[in-house]
Amino acid sequence: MDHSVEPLIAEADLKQKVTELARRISADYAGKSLLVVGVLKGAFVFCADLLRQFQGVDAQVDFIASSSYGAATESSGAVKILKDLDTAVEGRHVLLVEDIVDTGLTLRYLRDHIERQQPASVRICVLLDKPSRRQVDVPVDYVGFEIPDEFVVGYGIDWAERYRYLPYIGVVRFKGG
Ligand SMILES: O=P(O)(O)OC[C@H]1O[C@H](OP(=O)(O)OP(=O)(O)O)[C@H](O)[C@@H]1O
Ligand code: HPA
Ligand SMILES: [Mg+2]
Repeated sequence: MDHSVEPLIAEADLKQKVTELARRISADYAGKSLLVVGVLKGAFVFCADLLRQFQGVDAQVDFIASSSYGAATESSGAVKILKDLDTAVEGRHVLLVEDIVDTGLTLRYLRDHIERQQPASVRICVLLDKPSRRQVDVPVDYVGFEIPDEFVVGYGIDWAERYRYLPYIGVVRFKGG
């Protein structure tokens, strides 16, 4: 499909926001032991950058892999867990780290999945929030940027597995019909 990628959020702006989020999270979890759960694949870059800006947090890291978009730009509506956590979450303070909340279906599914295992607390941190497309409500505690109703790529986020490597966030523009 003929398309182009136009810059939306620059690398320097991402870096500044990630540092700001890490400071807030570090202050909120000071003196507590935290289990950070990165949502693969999309959150791998954000999660790695965020963790490296933590200050004085006793954090452990695990990953959960989920998929619902495949090669499409619309959610299939069916969230699948492709890889579950290795860590027991009972009694733990959990921070779910996600690249983007769009329909909300992924985060609601993953949050419910973790809640069922009786953690001490669950909070959610997302880099990007696309509120115009929300189908289900999911409370998000830390948000990087609110973005318009555009299909974005880069900084871990893909379109059909492409463009995850871009250091900035771009918008995919499809040409023709
Ligand atoms: O709020 P939603 O509408 O559910 O969309 C958000 C989810 O969709 C994307 O993941 P995807 O299923 O494409 O898998 P990926 O992370 O491996 O790219 C993105 O990384 C989020 O996890
Ligand atoms: O805008 C998006 N881009 C890529 N993947 C996504 N998954 C949900 N929304 C998006
Ligand atoms: Mg994802």
